[in-house]
Amino acid sequence: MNEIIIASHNEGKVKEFRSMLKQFDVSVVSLRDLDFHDEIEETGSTFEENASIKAETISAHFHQPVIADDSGLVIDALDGRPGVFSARYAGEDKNDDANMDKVLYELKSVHESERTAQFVSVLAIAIPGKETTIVKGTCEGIISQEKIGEHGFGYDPVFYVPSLKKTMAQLEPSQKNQISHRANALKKLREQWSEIF
Ligand SMILES: O=P(O)(O)OP(=O)(O)OP(=O)(O)OC[C@H]1O[C@@H](n2cnc3c(O)ncnc32)[C@H](O)[C@@H]1O
Ligand SMILES: [Mg+2]
Repeated sequence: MNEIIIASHNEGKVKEFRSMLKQFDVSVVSLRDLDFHDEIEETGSTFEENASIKAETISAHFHQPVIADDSGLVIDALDGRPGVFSARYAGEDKNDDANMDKVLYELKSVHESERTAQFVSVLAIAIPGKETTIVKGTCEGIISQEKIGEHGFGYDPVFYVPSLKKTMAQLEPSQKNQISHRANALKKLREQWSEIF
């Protein structure tokens, strides 16, 4: 069985990958498992660039196959913000509550019909000696008026999924993992899996 490193310091993401990658023939190792705690500077201006930077940095360090995820919330009424700045939208210290408060404040006077948004997940798969592969998954939603729900991480409490009539944070983890941006990206990766490895 192949071993793959998930190049993320976000334990919420790592948990989702561990669960969703069960359907693939791989064993998953996290940066925490490897005792790797250095921040990787996300200097790119796109999800694709940042995912590649994270995957290639870790692959070069450990000489092993790596999946990295660069993701975020793209809000139409905010011209795509917070986008690649989603993790630190309210300041350098990562703080999910402050980030959501900022988004809710900025959308205070925006009517429901204009609160459309997209979660985006771009995965970069870096394997020593091979070209990096990129796949992208999205999930459509509406920014709610308040935070609702206890599951998930990040912006999940303010991301309402119309088809399920719940915020992402009200979904059981197994439900989120069927419809999320990250799940949709992994579906695309699955189609290419045998060519990549
Ligand atoms: O870079 P790594 O170490 O993977 O962890 P991170 O949290 O910094 O991850 P990103 O740089 O990709 O920033 C993405 C941010 O977008 C948000 N986000 C991404 N996926 C999400 C999801 O499934 N649900 C809610 N928020 C999400 C969340 O706030 C993340 O911190
Ligand atoms: Mg990050």
